[in-house]
Amino acid sequence: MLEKLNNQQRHLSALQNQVLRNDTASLSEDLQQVVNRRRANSSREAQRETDYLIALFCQFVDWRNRYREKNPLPDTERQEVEFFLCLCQKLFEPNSSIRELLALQRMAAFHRSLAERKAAEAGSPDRSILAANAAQSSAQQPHAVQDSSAEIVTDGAAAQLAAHWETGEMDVSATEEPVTPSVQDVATGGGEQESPMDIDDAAKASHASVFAASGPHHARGATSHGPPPQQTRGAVDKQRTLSSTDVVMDIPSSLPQLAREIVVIVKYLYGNKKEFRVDLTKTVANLLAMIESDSVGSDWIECIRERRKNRPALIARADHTKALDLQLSVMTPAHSLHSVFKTLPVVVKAAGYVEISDDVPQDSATDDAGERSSSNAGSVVTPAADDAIWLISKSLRTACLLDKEAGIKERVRVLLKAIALLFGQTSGVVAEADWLRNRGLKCDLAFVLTTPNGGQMIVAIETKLGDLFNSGKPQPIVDSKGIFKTEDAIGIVNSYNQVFHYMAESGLHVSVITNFTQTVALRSRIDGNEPLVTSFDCVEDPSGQALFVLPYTLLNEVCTQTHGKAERNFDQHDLDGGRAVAAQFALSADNPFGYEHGAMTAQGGSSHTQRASPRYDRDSQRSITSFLHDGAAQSHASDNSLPADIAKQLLKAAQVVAAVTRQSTDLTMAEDEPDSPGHGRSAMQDTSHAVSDQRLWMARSVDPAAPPDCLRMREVPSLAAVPEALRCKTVDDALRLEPGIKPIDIFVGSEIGAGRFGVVREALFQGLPAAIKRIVLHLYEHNQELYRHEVHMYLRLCCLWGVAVATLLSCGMDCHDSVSIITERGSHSETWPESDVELAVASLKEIHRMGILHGDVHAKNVVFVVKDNERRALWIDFERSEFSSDTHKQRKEISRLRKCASSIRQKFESE
Ligand SMILES: Nc1ncnc2c1ncn2[C@@H]1O[C@H](COP(=O)(O)OP(=O)(O)OP(=O)(O)O)[C@@H](O)[C@H]1O
Repeated sequence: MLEKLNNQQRHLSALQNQVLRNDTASLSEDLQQVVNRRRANSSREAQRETDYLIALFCQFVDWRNRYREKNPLPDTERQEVEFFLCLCQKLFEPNSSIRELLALQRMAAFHRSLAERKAAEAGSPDRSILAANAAQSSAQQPHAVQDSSAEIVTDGAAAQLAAHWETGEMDVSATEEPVTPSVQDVATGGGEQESPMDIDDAAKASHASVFAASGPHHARGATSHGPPPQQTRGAVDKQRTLSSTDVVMDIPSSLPQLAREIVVIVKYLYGNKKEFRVDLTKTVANLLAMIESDSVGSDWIECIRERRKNRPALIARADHTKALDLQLSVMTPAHSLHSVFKTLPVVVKAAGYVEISDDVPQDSATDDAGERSSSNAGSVVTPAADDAIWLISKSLRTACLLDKEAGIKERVRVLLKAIALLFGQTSGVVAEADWLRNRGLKCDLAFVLTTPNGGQMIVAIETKLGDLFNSGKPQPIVDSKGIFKTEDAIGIVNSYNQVFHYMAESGLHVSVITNFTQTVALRSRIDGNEPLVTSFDCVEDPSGQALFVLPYTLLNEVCTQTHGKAERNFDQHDLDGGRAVAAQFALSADNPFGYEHGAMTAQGGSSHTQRASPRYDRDSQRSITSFLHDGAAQSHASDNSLPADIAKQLLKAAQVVAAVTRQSTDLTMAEDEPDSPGHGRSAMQDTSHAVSDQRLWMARSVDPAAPPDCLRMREVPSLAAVPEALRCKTVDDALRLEPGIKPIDIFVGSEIGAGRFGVVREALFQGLPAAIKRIVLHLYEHNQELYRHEVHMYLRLCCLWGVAVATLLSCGMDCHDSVSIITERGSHSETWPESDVELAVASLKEIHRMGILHGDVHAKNVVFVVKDNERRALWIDFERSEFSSDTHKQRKEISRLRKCASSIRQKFESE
C-alpha cells in the first residue's frame, strides 16, 4: 500500500512539474483542462493587455494622487509601494500564474491528504519516503521551477534589468541558478533536504519557499548569484510555524511571471529606464513579510470582530493602503472578476488575515463552465475562522455569475451583502455596463464600488432584469429599433428598486449608473437602512458620451400623461425635459456642489440640448419648453390632470431651460400661471412652437444680437441668469422638485474644446470643475502613445499641479475604446491683459525649471483659475512636451507666448 501511495505521489510530482513547464501532453484530463483554459485566457487576455495596462495605470494615478497629497515628489520608496500594488494586482490576473497556483495548490492539498493517509496507515509519518519522493521529483525536473530570485533585482542589478528594458521582457527561461524546490518538493519535504520532515515541517518549508524571495537575493547574471537552497532552508526556521491546514502556495514559483508582468507595467509607468530604481527584493520582501507577519491581518481581524460585535456596523479600515483592501480595490477588469471571486480564499490568505482550512467540506460553488471552482481545492475559509470572511468568500463566489442555479434575487442580495461586509461603506459609483460588455462580460448592472481609500472595483451582475420585475419573464427593454420603451423603463426602475432595497438592507451607500443598449442612467442614494429612493433618473444620451443624472419619474409621468399612452417611446423632448429639471436641481442654491458647479451642470444639461445636432437647434429647445408647458397645461385639463406639484415642477423646469439658455427675455410666466383657466387645453392642442399664447415662455424671436449657440454653449450662466423666484432656497426645495436627485461623481457636460486627440468636455469630477479629454484609441495609431506621454508629463509635473499646471484629477481607460485625461478646469483669458501674460509666463518658467519644455505654447493651452483669492495660470496639453533644459528653447517658448497673447489682445482691442 505504501509503495502504491509512493508511486502515486511520484506520478503527481511529475504531473506538477509538467504543469509548471506547460507540457500538457501527458497531463491528466483535469489538469489539462486547467492548463488549456489558462492558455486560452492568456491569448484573450493578451488582446486586451494594453487596455488593461491603461486601466491599471488609471488606478495607480488615482492612488498616487491621493498619496502625493501628503507627500512630495516620488522617490524610490514610493515606487516600491507602487510596485507592491502591481504585485498585488497581478495576483488576480487570469494570465498571471494564479491558475497555476491553484493547480499547485490543489496538487499540494492532494499530497497532504495522501501523506496523511499514508501516515495514518503507517502509524507515523514515513519521512524517508517523503524525502525520497521529493529527491526523485527534483531529479526528474531539475529546472521545473525557476528560482524566483532570478527576477528579484536589486538596485545593483538595475543595469541588468535595463538590458531587458527595450523589449520589456525579462528572460526567465534560462537559469543557471540552483533550483529552488518546487511546491511539491517542499510539501513533501523534498529537494535537498536531508533530514526527514514531518508534514508540518513540509508546510513550513513550503512557506519558506514563499519567503525565499524575501532574502537578499541578486539578479542572475555575471555578477549576481542566487541563494543556495541551504540558505533558503536556513530562513525556514525563522518563519512562524504553520499548521498542516495552511494552504500551500508557492508564490516564488509564480514570481518570475509576475515580475515580468510587473516590469512591463513599471516600464509603462516610468517609461524612462534611467528612472527605474526599484528594489524588487525589498518590495517582494515587504509583501511577503506582510503576509507572514499577519500585521495587516490582525487589523482586519480586529475590524471584523468589531463588526461582529456590533452588527451591522460597518467595517472600519485600519490601513487602507495595504493588503486586501488594495488588492480588491484595484480596478478589476470584468475579465478578472472571475478569478477574484474564485480565488478569494487564496487572496484572503495572501492578505494574511484569515485562517484557511481544508478541514471543512468543500464548497460546491460552480463556475459558469459548470465545473468545480478551482479555488475550492484544499482551501475553504471556514465559518469558524470568521463568519464574515466566510460569507464574503462564499457569497462572492456564488453570487457573481458563478452560480447559475441561485435565483437572481438571491444572487444580488448575497452579493451586496458580501460587498457591504467586505468594503464597509461604499460610495461614489459610476459604471458603464457597456464597458464591461465590450470586454466580453454580459451584464446588466455594474457597480463600481469606491472603497474608503478611493480604490475601485467593478462588480457586474447579470440581473436579467425581466426576472426581477416580471415574474421571471424577461422583457426586452428596447424595441426592434433599439428604442427604449416607456413601460420597460418603468420595469427597470422597479427592478432597480429591488436592487436598491437589497442595498439598503446591506447598509450600503451606493450610487449606480448603468448603460443599456441605449444609455440609461439610474441613481439612488440610500442612507443606512432607509432607502431614499423615491425616483430614478433616466436619460438617453444621443452622443453616447455623456452621463447625466436625470429625473425619471417626472419624465415618465410627463410622457404618459401628455401622450396618453404608456407605450410611447421616450424621445428627445422627454429627455430634454428631464434635463431641464436636473438643471433646475443643479441650480438650486443648496445643491451640494455649491452654486458654481451647479450652474455648470445646469449648463451641461441645457446646453446639451443646444448642440449642433439637428435635433438640438433652437427650435428643438423651443419645443422642449413647449413640451413642458404643455405638460403643465395638461395637468389642468379636466379629466387627465397631472398632480399640481408635478405641474409646478414642469413650469419651473421650462423656465430654467429658458433662463439658462438665454431665451428668457420675455419670460412672463409666473409660477401660478398654470392655474389660469383655459390655459392648458389650448396649449396642449397646439403643440407647435409658434403657439400664439401670450403665456408661451419662449422668446418669440431670437435676439439677432445674441451670440451664436456655439459660443453661448461655452458660457457658464451666472446666477443672475436664473430669476430669483426660480431658485431653490433650501435642500428641501430641491428635493421637492426632484426627490432623490443628488449629484454623482462624474457629470460630463458640453464640449469645450477639441484638438487632434478628440473632444474635450466640461465635467464635474467628484464635485470639482474638470475637463475631460477623451481619446479614442483606434482613431489614430499614435493616440495611445500620445496619451501615455501626456499623462507621464502631468505626473512629472505633479508638484506644479494647481500652481502652474492643471491638476491631473484622473485618467485611464474609459468606456468603449477610449481613454480619458481628466484635469481641473479653468477658463481661457479672453483679452490677455498684461497681468495674465505675466502669470502665464511665470507658470511656464516653473515648468521649464522642472526640465520640461511645453512644446505647444499657445494661448489656448493656458487656463486660469482662482485659488485662495489668487488668479493662477495653469498649463494644459502636454502631449508635445519634452524633457529639455535648453535655455534657448525656453526663451523661445516664452516669447512665443507673449506674441500669442499680444496678438489676441490687439485683436480684441481692435474689435
Ligand atoms: N483643463 C482645462 N480647462 C479648460 N479647458 C480645457 C482644459 N483642457 C482642455 N481644455 C480645452 O480643450 C481644448 C483642447 O484641449 P487640448 O489642447 O488638451 O487637446 P488636444 O487634443 O491635445 O489639442 P491640440 O491638438 O490643440 O494639442 C483646449 O484648447 C481648451 O480649450
